[in-house]
Amino acid sequence: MIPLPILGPKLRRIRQSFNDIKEHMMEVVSDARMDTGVVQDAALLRNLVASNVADEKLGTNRLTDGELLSNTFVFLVAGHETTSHTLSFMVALLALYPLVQRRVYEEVQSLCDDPSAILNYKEHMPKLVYTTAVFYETLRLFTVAPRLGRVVLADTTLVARRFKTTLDGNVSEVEEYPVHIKQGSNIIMDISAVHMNPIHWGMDVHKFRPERFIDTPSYRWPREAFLAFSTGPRSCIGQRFSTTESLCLVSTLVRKYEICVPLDLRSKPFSRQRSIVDWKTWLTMTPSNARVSLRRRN
Ligand code: HEM
Repeated sequence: MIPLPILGPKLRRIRQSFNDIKEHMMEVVSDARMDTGVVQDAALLRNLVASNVADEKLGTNRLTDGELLSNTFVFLVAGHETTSHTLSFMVALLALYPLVQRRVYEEVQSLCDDPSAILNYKEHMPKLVYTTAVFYETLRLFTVAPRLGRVVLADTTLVARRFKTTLDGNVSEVEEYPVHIKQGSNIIMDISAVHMNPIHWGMDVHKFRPERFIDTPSYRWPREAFLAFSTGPRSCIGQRFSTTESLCLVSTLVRKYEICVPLDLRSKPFSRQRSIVDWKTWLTMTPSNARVSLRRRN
């Protein structure tokens, strides 16, 4: 084995972190096993283990501890990091765009007469149309999983499109052409590119404009071009959950607080303030400088 002195400490830290997570997950699994299968709350992992224990008692297929561990790990990574990063971007965007924030605030306030009443999922969530649009627009611009890999199972021909832009900035001369892909190829789907394609979203694709996710009598937003949760049978099973969780957090936050850019950036031009939505590539698109300050509303 060749020693890699530079990577040494980093690799050790990564290995240590994996072991810590593994230990924590095994604790969750064994705690849940001791709960004799009676599910008292809605905790996802507890439910997963409980139903596995029930399968075990019935003598039907059960997951091994290793499989339970990898499933809990997927839920942790797929569920936690994606949602927390999206929320960081969304809150920072609300600070950068006070008019958008005002509309979110007014929408939330319009839900109940009593401003301190607890919001209710069934009744209020479907009414958060604009807030949902802000969440989707955040995900369009800051797609936490910007590229997805696939192995092609059969020879396929996809229809691609190229276009020109006119002097006044509109899409013109859209031309279709075939792209042949061979079985067994490894492909990368560029989700961010779809989200930034003017054919679907218009020439203002770079603008943060939540209204593009609201249908009107003359406009239906392009569902097929919004792939933040992927699409098809392997798309995100947590889409509804993370949308609900995010709307719940943001609406609770804006009711109590005004979200502002941090003090040190307040007098700076917008181009500098925008640094609060800077990001770096990590396992997912990761905010690198998301900072806001909160001012309590009266
Ligand atoms: C903003 C939040 C989220 C985003 C943007 C997101 C995005 C995605 C995407 C793009 C995929 C497809 C991956 C692929 O095709 O390779 C995926 C899969 C998955 N997501 Fe999410 N996700 C989010 C939240 C969640 C939450 C909260 C959970 C669970 C509680 C979750 C659980 C999963 C699981 C288990 C899969 C794998 C599904 C399968 O392979 O059949 N996700 N997610």
